[in-house]
Amino acid sequence: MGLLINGQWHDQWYDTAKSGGAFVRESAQFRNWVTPDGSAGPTGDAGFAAEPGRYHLYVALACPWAHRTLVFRRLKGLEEMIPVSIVHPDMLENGWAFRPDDPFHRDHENGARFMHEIYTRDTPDYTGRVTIPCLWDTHRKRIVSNESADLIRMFNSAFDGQGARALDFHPEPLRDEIDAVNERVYNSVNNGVYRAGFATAQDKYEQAFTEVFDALDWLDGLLAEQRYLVGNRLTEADWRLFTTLVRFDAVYYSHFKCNRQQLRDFPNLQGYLKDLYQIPGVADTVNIDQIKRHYYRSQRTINPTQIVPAGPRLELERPHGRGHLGPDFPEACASASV
Ligand SMILES: N[C@@H](CCC(=O)N[C@@H](CS)C(=O)NCC(=O)O)C(=O)O
Repeated sequence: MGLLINGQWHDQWYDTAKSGGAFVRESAQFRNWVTPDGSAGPTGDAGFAAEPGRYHLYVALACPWAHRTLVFRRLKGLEEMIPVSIVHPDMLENGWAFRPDDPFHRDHENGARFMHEIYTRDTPDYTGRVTIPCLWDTHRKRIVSNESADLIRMFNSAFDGQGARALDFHPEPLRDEIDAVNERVYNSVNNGVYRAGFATAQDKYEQAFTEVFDALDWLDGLLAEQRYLVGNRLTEADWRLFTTLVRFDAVYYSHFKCNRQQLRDFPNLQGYLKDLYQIPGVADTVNIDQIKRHYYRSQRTINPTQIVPAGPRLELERPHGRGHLGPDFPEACASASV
């Protein structure tokens, strides 16, 4: 675990001293967009046109932010167009790393040993954290983006003219509502569990803990009446929540001390999680062994023994019982069906 300072790698844990023991996530620095014609997107430079085989996606199977991009890549049928390299789940003194002798954890594009080499290849004097997901442009030898919220929007539509599947997880009429749900889910749930887990002061932890469970209570109530979060369509808001929920009982409940109750004890959230998990292709993006291994072995300030717990039983394949609440996949997210 560490960061680059002027292009040099430094092995150090998050500095929470300057924020009174609170974990404050850094903003992503690469914010360019792949667009159908290469014009500039909402932020960053122009010149990243959607072309099959041009972009390479770096991910960890453990990471909830990278997981979003894998779900979109899978459901939109982009697997052939956007190849991936998967870092090893142990993120230790060199940060995210590849294992060149292991085909599953090799950098298939640049042959790098460490993820920080990709960052300095783009920006030799880069200062900041080295995070995944990260989309690499093989033509211009540059990082397009290391922000998952932007990447899933690119994957949702930029490749539609190249044969991506006609599903729309960000339909125009629902965008404001999606943004509003995303904002609360990001602060209180996606990042909320990290704020609880990485806090180094009791009050900061308790504040995050309260926000996590207040938000889960709100979501559980919402999902009593509707199958999905926004407009009863399956949208990016659902996928952004899903990747945190699927890690909750195995990691956040125990390792991050979010232990008021397990997710399986919420009447509606657990069925909702199973419903999303059972959409064809989604379970293939979930690797619980890598998820557990990453958190419990890499975050040694939280778990110094590095013992990875053997449980719990998740049983995500069990019936979800939510079919009566709204449309099934893929009708629930078909393009232009709002
Ligand atoms: N804003 C980023 C956050 C990505 C992120 O924090 N990824 C974690 C893995 S779960 C990471 O790479 N952390 C390494 C570090 O912070 O040094 C996104 O959503 O894409």
